[in-house]
Amino acid sequence: MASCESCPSKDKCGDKDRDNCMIENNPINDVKHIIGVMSGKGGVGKSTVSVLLAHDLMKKGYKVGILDADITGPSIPRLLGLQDKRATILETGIIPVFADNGLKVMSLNFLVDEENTPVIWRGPIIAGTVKQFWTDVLWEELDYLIVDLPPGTGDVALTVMQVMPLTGVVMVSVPQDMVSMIVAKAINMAKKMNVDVLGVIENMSYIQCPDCDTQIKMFDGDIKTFLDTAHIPLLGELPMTKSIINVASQGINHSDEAMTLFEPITNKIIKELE
Ligand SMILES: Nc1ncnc2c1ncn2[C@@H]1O[C@H](COP(=O)(O)OP(=O)(O)OP(=O)(O)O)[C@@H](O)[C@H]1O
Repeated sequence: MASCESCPSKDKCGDKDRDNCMIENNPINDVKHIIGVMSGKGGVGKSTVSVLLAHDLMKKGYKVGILDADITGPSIPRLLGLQDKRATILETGIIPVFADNGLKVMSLNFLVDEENTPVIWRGPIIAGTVKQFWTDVLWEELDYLIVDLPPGTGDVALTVMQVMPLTGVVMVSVPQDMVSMIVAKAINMAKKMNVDVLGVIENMSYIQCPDCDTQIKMFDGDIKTFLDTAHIPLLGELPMTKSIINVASQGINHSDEAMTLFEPITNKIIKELE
């Protein structure tokens, strides 16, 4: 039976019958906020944003975990330089991998022999694995659990929204994607599933001129009108910059500039959840 006391949805759940609650909440875990990071399509920087957000929250003194729900294309371990680590499986559950700063991380790559072993599974097995990452991993006490979703509005995104008590989702997009139907679809999916959309981060929004203050916009996407119409806040715009690429190539600990660029976005997310 679900443990309602530690469930982040306990205040939203209303008079839902406890016995019929779909959420198998591990009583060992006490997670205050679960934030899904979503994108309409692949390669827009969703995993990079998940890692920047998690690290910035850690820097602010919160207890944070990352659940890599991108089962067939997990990139979180590599972004954190943890690709050689493996999770420990106990009778009582799975101990996540700890980054140097104490960030707790769970990814399928921590359970396979080699990082490049492909996962050739059908949708229901993938969805079941994501569920287990929520129910069987010993997250213990967390202020924030960041869930890096696979791109799009497929099976796994649906499972996460159905079985995990998400506090809200953050949508990542790039400018030319923003005005397209794809992002609107992802936003509409979250709304249909009664999941709050905390806002949109426009990634690769501009390039900063190295010699002046000019921000060079490469695309003409009209974000603000689009978001105003959809009543969704813009959490921030991130430039296309080497310091953010360095998160992937050199690890988060070498990306101070990227962390500085991201901080206002973290602050807005924290405020949204107050
Ligand atoms: N603001 C940025 N400036 C420069 N490069 C970036 C930026 N954001 C992300 N990238 C790069 O873009 C690539 C894709 O990023 P990432 O893996 O985070 O995307 P994703 O949306 O999670 O992809 P996937 O669809 O595989 O889940 C990476 O090489 C990353 O370093």
